[in-house]
Amino acid sequence: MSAMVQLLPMMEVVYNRKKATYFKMAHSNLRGTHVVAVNHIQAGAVVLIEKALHIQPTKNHPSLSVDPEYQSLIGILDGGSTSAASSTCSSTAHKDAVGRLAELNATAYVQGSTQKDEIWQLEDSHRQARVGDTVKIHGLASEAGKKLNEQHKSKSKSVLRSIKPCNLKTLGGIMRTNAYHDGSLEANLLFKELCRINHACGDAANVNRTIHQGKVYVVAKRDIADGEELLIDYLPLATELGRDRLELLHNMFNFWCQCSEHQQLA
Ligand SMILES: C[S@@+](CC[C@H](N)C(=O)[O-])C[C@H]1O[C@@H](n2cnc3c(N)ncnc32)[C@H](O)[C@@H]1O
Repeated sequence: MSAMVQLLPMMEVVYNRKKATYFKMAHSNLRGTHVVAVNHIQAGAVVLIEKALHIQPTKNHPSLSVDPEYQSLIGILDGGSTSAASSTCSSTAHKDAVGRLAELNATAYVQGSTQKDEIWQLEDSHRQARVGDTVKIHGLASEAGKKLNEQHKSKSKSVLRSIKPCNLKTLGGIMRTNAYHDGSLEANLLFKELCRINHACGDAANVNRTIHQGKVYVVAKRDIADGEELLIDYLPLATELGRDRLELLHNMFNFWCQCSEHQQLA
């Protein structure tokens, strides 16, 4: 058991005893939903302990093994095609196959979840709905659309709007944008609050996380001022800054990092 894992029960005791409010959610067009300190936070403070709202095993959902589309996607990922197609073409096919597999898997796993509504609230930076994907649709103004709105009725009486790209979230995209890996469970996890913390590279991140047995423990790396945004490094093990890291983040999460470290390099 790692030294950090041994500390987790102690962190729970401190966190539960303190019951402090460390942060609030905020929203801006530039930052999307994000997390902001509401008091001065001292280095080492346990700012959040949260249980995952969705646990998705890393192995593909068993029901997919009889799905012909799944078989053909696995063929693509195993490099089944030996044709003389250009490498650009095959890498696009590979990327598409990864996306489609993520979609099939997430849909199969989320199907049985009691937390579906909360999962649908999360950001999807991979949104690329395809025929057959499960998507969340709201705010349709046509007669046919109004019936769909009824099925997804929100509690507030929101004004009907025409459909926007952000209405076309997919579960696979939500997983790929937000999931954190839990090695102890061999699973990818979604968290309601952790998933709202934006990314910053290396020293620009001011909180660290440890994920174990379906829970996340978030600790301040340094003092954080009242009103400062909480930032976490999505790739703590990939330490190099620069173009490679930017591309890695883009490939994995589909956003171009705007953190202060990268702005300095630009
Ligand atoms: C896990 S979510 C974080 C919360 C998100 N802002 C929201 O609105 O729910 C990850 C997404 O936030 C945005 N994001 C996070 N960190 C970013 C950064 N450093 N630069 C640009 N976009 C970032 C990207 O759209 C990314 O896909």
